Amino acid sequence: MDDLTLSDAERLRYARHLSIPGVGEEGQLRLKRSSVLLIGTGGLGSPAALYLAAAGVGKLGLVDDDKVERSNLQRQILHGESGVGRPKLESAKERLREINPHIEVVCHESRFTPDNAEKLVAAYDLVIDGSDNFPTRFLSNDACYFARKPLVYGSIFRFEGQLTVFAPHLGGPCYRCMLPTMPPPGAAPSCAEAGVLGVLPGIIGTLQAMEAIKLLLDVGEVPLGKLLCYDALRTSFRTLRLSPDPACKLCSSEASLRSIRNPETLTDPSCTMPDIPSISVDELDARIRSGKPYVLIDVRQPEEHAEHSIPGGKLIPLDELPGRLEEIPRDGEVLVHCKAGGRSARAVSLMLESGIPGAINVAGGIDAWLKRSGT
Ligand SMILES: Nc1ncnc2c1ncn2[C@@H]1O[C@H](COP(=O)(O)OP(=O)(O)OP(=O)(O)O)[C@@H](O)[C@H]1O
Ligand SMILES: [Zn+2]
Repeated sequence: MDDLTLSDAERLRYARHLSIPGVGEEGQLRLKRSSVLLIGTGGLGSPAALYLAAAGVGKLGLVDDDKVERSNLQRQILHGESGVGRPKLESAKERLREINPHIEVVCHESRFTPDNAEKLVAAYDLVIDGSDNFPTRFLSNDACYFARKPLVYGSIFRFEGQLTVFAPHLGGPCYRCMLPTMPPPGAAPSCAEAGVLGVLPGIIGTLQAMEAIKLLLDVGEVPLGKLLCYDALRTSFRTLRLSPDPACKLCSSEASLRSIRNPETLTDPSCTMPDIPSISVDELDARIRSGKPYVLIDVRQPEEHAEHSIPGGKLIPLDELPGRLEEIPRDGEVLVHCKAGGRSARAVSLMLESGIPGAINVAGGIDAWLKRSGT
């Protein structure tokens, strides 16, 4: 691909950009030479990727290891009916190619983890975080901080969304200045638990694409030190000030001196999930196969339990748990699972506090169980 010129086809395609002051031919070429890493191709990542592709950002890197579920289609508009059951990145790539064949789409079919974060971030000009969990957000923040790359942050909850850009090297705070310690697992319910109006990630993800394009073109002002809060029910946009935290573990001057010598901050144990006892689905399988009696509690909703369940699992939905603690044995192991590990982590915390010392979380929940058994 020639990065230095626009072909006739590209000139036609981007005609409405070429006439805007601030973009023009120079800006369009700039976009063509640019690259963006998108973490997650779900509710936020879908619209962001679609618009960046259409706008002609030359290289889009997608990182996600998930498969398309039918309940994703209400908002994850990169994927369609034909994608159900297939890897999200497959359907994303097809759709993006259809939107714009002039750009390169690179699929990193894995999770974004401490093992690959630095390498992935290094290969792109900026990062859009479209993930739905705190560990990933802390990690994208740290990796971008060390790489001195802007991070376009978005998050949503039911009818409310938030957006900002973290780029301490350009001024302003980092994510850890806003949220110094990682909330316990399950503190923020996932879309699966809380529900989300499908248009909302469309709005926030599109705003993320806009901020990415402004950063790439170096036009306007990006919201450094400002958290934009969108309330869909009141149709209001409010902006809160976010200041750098002088005690920030990552970006304060004292911490940054430490972290230059210690790039391990990416996996700093003080920044990982608080410890609750947990076992993997492989260990759970071994327990079941051993033939010894075991107690397994499923804290999902009855309709989720009816769809798929793990042998021997007793259903006690999380919202009923406080009133049904008596049903759970006080001695021995009590294995607890949900869909992905969030609700069960909260259930385990509650059980440990309520005198059930053997409560153990099944990490990854039934999603991991089904993946493992290839269902
Ligand atoms: N660390 C990570 N690395 C790569 N992708 C991630 C990471 N964390 C989250 N994601 C992806 O981000 C996307 C978030 O999407 P979204 O919040 O819309 O919901 P979902 O997890 O697909 O669906 P639901 O919550 O309804 O089950 C998912 O595709 C998920 O796989
Ligand atoms: Zn900070």
